[in-house]
Amino acid sequence: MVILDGKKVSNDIKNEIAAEVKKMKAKGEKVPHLAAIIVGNDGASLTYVASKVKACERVGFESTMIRMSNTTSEIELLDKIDELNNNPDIDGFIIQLPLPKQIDTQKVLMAVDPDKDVDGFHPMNFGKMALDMSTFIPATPFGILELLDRYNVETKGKHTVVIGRSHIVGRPMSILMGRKGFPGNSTVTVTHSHTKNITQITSQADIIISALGVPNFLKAEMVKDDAVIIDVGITRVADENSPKGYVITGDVDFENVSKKASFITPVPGGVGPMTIAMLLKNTLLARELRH
Ligand SMILES: Nc1nc2c(c(=O)[nH]1)N[C@@H](CN(C=O)c1ccc(C(=O)N[C@@H](CCC(=O)O)C(=O)O)cc1)CN2
Repeated sequence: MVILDGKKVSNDIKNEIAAEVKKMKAKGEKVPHLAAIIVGNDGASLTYVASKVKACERVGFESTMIRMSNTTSEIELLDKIDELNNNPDIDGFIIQLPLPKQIDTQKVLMAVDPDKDVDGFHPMNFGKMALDMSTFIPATPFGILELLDRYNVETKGKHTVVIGRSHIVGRPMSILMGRKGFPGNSTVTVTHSHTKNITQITSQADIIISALGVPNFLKAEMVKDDAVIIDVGITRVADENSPKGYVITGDVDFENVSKKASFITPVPGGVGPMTIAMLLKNTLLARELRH
């Protein structure tokens, strides 16, 4: 069994990006600038945005974090997005999800200039992705593709089962795994909360990508021997013995599933760090497309 080490690969990618930025600086070019809007005080979201800012510093990007209160109205957020769309200094920006209830997420994501949409969530970019056109691929699915690529995991002709159909991971992942090329050329089944007899489906899968957010959902008996297991779950489970008061838990019962898997991502240290690295890659692309 091989561990798909997202921490290591994401560090490699950051080093590669830092080398690109060094070249830009040597040529006197402006370095990429990422902005992130965070609305509210959700602890996990604040951690992720702080990691994005830190990653920008590490590779030499400029970054701007914009904090807005939990009671921010949709109009106020749309005004901020308009400001960033029109700010020539910003190459790309993201709105950290989830958003508070009073805000229509889809409406907000549609307001982002597609050329600055480094999350790849705008319908224009999502459509381009589905049509095999060059665009920003959402960071988590992009990170999974990169991990499969760097570890040379065969996907052609394989049966991939995606668990979950979220707009951020499950839906784009199912499209990308079925695309022509590598990684891709896979036969994809998407499962979700209304899927009946899920074990019958997962136990036939060569590759399982679980993005459900239910800790330890995927058990060893649901997986066939030598399957490739990608765990996108990152649930904070209360644990009084841990210094933070919680432990990050994936969708996969790692201890038992890893005994059957050929490749598997750990949690933490698998898909999560890749998400941040691929956001940096998208920001570099945005910078290149704009200049
Ligand atoms: N606008 C966006 N919102 C959200 C996205 C996104 O891609 N764009 N994805 C997730 C959260 N996310 C990035 O934003 C993210 C999640 C997890 C990690 C990560 O590195 N996880 C670590 C554990 C970190 C911890 O201690 O909590 C790991 O798995 O090793 C990075 C980014 C939802 N929102």
